[in-house]
Amino acid sequence: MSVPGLQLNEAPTTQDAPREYTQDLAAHREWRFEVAHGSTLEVKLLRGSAEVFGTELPVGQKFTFTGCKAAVYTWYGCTLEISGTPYSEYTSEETPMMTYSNLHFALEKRRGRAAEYGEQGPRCMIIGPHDAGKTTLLKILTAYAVRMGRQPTVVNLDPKEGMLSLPGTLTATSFSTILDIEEGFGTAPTSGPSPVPSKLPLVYYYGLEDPQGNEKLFKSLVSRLALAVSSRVSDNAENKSSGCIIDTSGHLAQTSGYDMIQHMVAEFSVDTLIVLGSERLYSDIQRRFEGRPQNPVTVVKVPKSGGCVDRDESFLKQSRETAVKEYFFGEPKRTLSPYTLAVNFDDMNVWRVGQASNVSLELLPAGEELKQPLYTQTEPSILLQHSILAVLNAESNYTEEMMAESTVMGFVYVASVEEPTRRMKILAPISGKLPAKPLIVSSFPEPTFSLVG
Ligand SMILES: Nc1ncnc2c1ncn2[C@@H]1O[C@H](COP(=O)(O)OP(=O)(O)OP(=O)(O)O)[C@@H](O)[C@H]1O
Repeated sequence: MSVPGLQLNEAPTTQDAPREYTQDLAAHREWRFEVAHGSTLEVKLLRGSAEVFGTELPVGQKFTFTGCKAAVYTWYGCTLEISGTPYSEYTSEETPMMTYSNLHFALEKRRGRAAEYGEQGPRCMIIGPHDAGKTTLLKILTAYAVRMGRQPTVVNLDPKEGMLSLPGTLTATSFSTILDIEEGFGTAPTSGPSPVPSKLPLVYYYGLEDPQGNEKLFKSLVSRLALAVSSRVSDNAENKSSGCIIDTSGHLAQTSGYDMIQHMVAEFSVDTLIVLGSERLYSDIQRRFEGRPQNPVTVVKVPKSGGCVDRDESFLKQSRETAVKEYFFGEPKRTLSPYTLAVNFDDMNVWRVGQASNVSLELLPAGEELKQPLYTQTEPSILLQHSILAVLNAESNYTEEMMAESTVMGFVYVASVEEPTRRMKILAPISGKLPAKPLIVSSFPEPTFSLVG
């Protein structure tokens, strides 16, 4: 029996011993599996055709999965060779893949027209509650667009999971090459050499899980990212006609964050809102956005896949730790060696992302607003131990507003702090002196011990 809340971090309980078997899948079937962190599952396509969230599996090549929940879908039937210890696995006959592919072809038609007339392609944004399958749908739509030779811009506005970067970041990336079946999206140049060409994301650091945790900062980063995307799009005809696909946070759907959704729609000039897995949200969104005389938005409802799995906090925490570890040390196929630097407190300019104050709004005098800073300057201290610091690309004499518009150069990890000597040891992906740039610390991703000892 599995222990509630601990599921995937526990040793696998359903199949303890590794197994090896072949699995025949009839057309339009999906084989779904879960693999715990620390366990592995190898999948090889022997015959037929199959895909993992839109990306085709080549015949005869082995793929290794760990700490994930995913599915292999086949349009025409296939045989898979499976070996390892899945936490759970089953085959499903009911999938929303037909709806998803119809959605793809509708977008593709618009991309074709946009390419012909030199216009802007579809700009769609996916919204829905947590674990409704938003990121999965985004992967499928991106993979299908890339298979048609398009170069969509993929934007991640969900800080809960990083896309080609650490959790807590917002990114935009032009996808022109296939997604990585094992890694999800693929790898960034910082991950080292990879058989799948790496992608170059534009990264901004937010540092909180909830977009409403520091609304002012989140909105500023969204506006900045939208500006970067439009300037990229205006320089590249392929990017322009391919349009963009935007992932959002489940928090917004669950807390009726319509003001934030409105901001994202306006900044990215979204013309298609895809609502996943919530009738109520669909009806609310339809009421607010459809039929507006200016900038009309089409609202589309798509069903949630029965394969979507709720991920508990301990699973997500472990995924975040893995992401941080891989950023500095790589993974078994591509190991990296970070550098240890000794840094003086006086050479550091540390800022903390402003968190919502504990003061309740009702306790404030009438007419007064709760002032939440974008950042607050922080003295380096033992409190930074085991934290991740984002190194911002800000010019000298920066202001808080300038920091909220700066991209991330990279991340460093505080391995140890010696307060008496006012020095700390940090891990950095490259050698050399720590640049004299603002260093941002926050609570997400949380400090982790997994990199030391
Ligand atoms: N058809 C499927 N079969 C198996 N697993 C699936 C399937 N669809 C989605 N999943 C898994 O379900 C989990 C939740 O899906 P996903 O991350 O796409 O949801 P989300 O809406 O983006 O969540 P959040 O808003 O919390 O980030 C993921 O681990 C994903 O891999």
